[in-house]
Amino acid sequence: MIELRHLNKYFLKYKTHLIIGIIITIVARIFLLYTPRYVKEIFVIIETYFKDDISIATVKSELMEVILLIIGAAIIGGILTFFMRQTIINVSRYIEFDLKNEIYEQYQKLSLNFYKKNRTGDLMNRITEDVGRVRMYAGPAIMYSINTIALFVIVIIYMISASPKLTLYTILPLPILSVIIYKLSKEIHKRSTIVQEYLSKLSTFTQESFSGISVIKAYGIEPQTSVNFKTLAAESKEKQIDLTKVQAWFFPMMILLIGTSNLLVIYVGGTQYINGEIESIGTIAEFIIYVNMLTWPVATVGWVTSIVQQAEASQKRINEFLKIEPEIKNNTKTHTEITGDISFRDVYFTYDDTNILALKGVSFDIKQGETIAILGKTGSGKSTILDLIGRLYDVDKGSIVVNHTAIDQLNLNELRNSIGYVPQDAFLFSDSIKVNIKFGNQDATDDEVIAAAKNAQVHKNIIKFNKGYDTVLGERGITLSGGQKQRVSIARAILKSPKILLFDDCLSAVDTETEEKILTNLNKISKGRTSIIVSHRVSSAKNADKIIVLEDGEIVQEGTHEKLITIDGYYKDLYLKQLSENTSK
Ligand SMILES: Nc1ncnc2c1ncn2[C@@H]1O[C@H](COP(=O)(O)OP(=O)(O)OP(=O)(O)O)[C@@H](O)[C@H]1O
Repeated sequence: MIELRHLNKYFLKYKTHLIIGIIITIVARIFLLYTPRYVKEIFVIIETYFKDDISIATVKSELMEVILLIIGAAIIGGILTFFMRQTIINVSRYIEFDLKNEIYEQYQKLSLNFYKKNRTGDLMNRITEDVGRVRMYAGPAIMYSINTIALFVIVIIYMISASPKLTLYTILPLPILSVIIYKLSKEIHKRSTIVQEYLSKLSTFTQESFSGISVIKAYGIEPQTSVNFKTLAAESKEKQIDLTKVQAWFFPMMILLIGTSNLLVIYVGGTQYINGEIESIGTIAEFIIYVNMLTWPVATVGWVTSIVQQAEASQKRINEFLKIEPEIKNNTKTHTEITGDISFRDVYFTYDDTNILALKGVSFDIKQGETIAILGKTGSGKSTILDLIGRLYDVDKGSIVVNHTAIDQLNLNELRNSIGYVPQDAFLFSDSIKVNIKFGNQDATDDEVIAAAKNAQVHKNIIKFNKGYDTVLGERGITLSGGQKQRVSIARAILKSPKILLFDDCLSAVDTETEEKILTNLNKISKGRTSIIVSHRVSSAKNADKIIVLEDGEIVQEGTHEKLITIDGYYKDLYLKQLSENTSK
């Protein structure tokens, strides 16, 4: 239960609801427990009639009175049970909501490294299945425990006052029932975990085959994919059948034990009645109802134990994530000025997971309003420079200074808000094109969205779709071409109107003519803003104020286009190669 202590703060938050819930539970039990006593009353009235002590009219009126009382107690008990669920189960839903938000907020704070170390499936499971299991503890487990305790205490008092001996025989099989249910619940949980694993394997498999459907079709491997699916589905079916076998034992076991208790009550109660130890046959009827009332709560003891164990394991997994300190922390909460002066001073950076030294002593300066282009072979460290400017990682050695302040001393939110980043793989959400463009500036007007799209040279494409800017993208909607995606992503960054624009090879899927137009527009838009363009094309770099060439994490060339085409090296070679490609077209 150590891990579940994390929930105490929530129980405290909802203590009023919980206390009301507990009181209602106890009162509801008291009302429901009137029924067996009134049933006994009915027997007593009839027995008295047969002894000829009272008239039929009196019997009728007394029976009517008892029946009305039974109905009244059942109605009140039923209404209170409804409110019991409404209070306690609702509290568990509130806690589930709070816990999901707490985990999600933590996810948002954690750095990229965390996402590299943990699989998406795991992250999703913590916030869905694990929270679901914890909710079972915060709601049903607590409700059934209070219910069982309240019922037990009240019933046992009633039973002992009616017949201590009969009480003993009645409750004898109940602990056995509880242990059996506990064992069954554990086994059910074990097998259902396996079933869940197979279900997630199946969904990952199908999801991947749908996402990669064009590759599957192009290679003609549909038959093989179907065979793989069938094998996996067959294994999943076996596991489901294994689970059903154990589940099938649940109710027969309950019925067997209830039956045994009932027989014991009838036998022992009957013997006591014959021996005159109990005064009315009604006591046997009363006890039979008690047995049936107690069976389910006692069965839940085993079930609740298993729920608590599962919740403890789930909360442990959740706590592991909640305890992780974000590697990148916001060290300054106050306002820090960011205009766009950036300096790299002898920066070294290694990726933790691969141990790759991606940057080795990189130094350069960019003044506010300047445009620099970074070129270099694949894997030379270009994207890493952009990631470091956005402080997605902290440097190992050296420093990055923005507006004369070390980057880690800037207000992190302000830093990221002043950056418009266009990644290498444009990511668009399954929503309308308009919402995707407005991602960085929710308050933008439709005219501003259109202006941004025009500058990114994608407006003409968008208006050709039936629904224009309201066209839905992604799984539910249409798929954009690689170049269109890149341009929507550029429009998103333009609309944000940031101090710093970072373009990571984002014109690679665009033809050179469109590239030229976009660059001319960017030139106008980026007046007064700092822009960094990562590219493999000289055409994207040639107008920059400064060009940096990286090789294996080091700057090997630096200067303007005019200067670099006169010096032997990577840039000149690339220039000549791309020039000859263009002339031969
Ligand atoms: N997230 C990461 N985790 C681990 N290693 C990485 C990561 N990103 C990049 N690397 C490694 O760091 C080095 C530099 O990568 P980077 O992405 O900065 O190169 P790049 O010049 O942008 O390449 P490209 O032109 O192909 O985009 C490469 O060797 C790469 O394998």
